[in-house]
Amino acid sequence: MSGGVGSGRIAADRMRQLLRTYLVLGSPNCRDHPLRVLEAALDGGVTLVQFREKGPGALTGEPLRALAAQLLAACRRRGVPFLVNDDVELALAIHADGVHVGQEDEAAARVRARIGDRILGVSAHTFAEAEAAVRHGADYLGIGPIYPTASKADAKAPQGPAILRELRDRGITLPLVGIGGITAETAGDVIRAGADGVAVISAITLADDVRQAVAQLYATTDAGTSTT
Ligand SMILES: Cc1ncc(COP(=O)(O)OP(=O)(O)O)c(N)n1
Ligand SMILES: Cc1ncsc1CCOP(=O)(O)O
Ligand SMILES: [Mg+2]
Repeated sequence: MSGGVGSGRIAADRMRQLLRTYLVLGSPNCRDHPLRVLEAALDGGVTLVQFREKGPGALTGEPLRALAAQLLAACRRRGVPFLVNDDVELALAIHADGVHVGQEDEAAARVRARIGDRILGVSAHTFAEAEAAVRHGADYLGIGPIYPTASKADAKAPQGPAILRELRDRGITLPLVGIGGITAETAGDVIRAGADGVAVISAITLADDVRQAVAQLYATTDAGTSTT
C-alpha cells in the first residue's frame, strides 16, 4: 500500500490525523475537471481523499476507472491516501488505499475480508450501527449528515454535532469524521463535539478558490480536541 499508510492495519492515531480535512469528490460535484479540483485541494492541504462518483452524469465503466486511476496517481504523488466509495471491485483494481461503505452497501465484515489491511471507513447514524461497525473491522466511522446537504440525494435527516458527542459519551473511541453540510464556519463545532476531522464535498469542490477553502478548513480543525 502507498499514500503514507504503510503495512498492517492503520494505527488509530494515524487515522485521526488523516481524517482532519477529508475531501470526498466525484465529477458530478465539480465545476472544473475533478483532477484540477483535486490538485488545488492537495495544494491546500487535504489529508485524505475519497472518490465518490455518484449523482447526475456520474461516470461508469472505463471512463470511471480511468478517472479513479488519474485521481489516485495525483494523491500518490503527494502521499495522501485515496479511498473509493462503495465500489470494492474498483478499489482493488486500482490498488486504492481503502474503501468507504455505508449501511446499504456491501457488509463491512465482508469488505474487511476482501480488502485485507487497507483502510475501511463505515457510515453510522446510531450507536448500534457504530458499535457494529467497530466489531466488523472499521478503521474509522463517517457520521452524518451533521447539517443539511445538497450533495447526497438520499441523505438521512441531519442530526447536528450532538450525535458525535453521544457516540463519544457512550464509549465509541474509534476515529470519527463528521460529514454533511460542513463549512469552515461549522467545522470547529464538529471537532469540539468529538470528531477527529471533517469530510467535505461542496465547501471544497464548489469553492471559488479551492486551495484557500481547504486551507481554511484545515486551520479550523486544529488538532487535539477529539479522541474520546
Ligand atoms: C466519510 C464518509 N462518511 C459517510 C459517507 C456516506 O456513505 P453512504 O451512507 O454509503 O452514502 P454514499 O456516500 O455511498 O451515498 C461517505 N461517503 N463518506
Ligand atoms: C456523502 C454524504 N454522506 C452524508 S452527507 C454526504 C454529503 C456531504 O456533502 P457536502 O459536504 O456537500 O454536504
Ligand atoms: Mg455508500
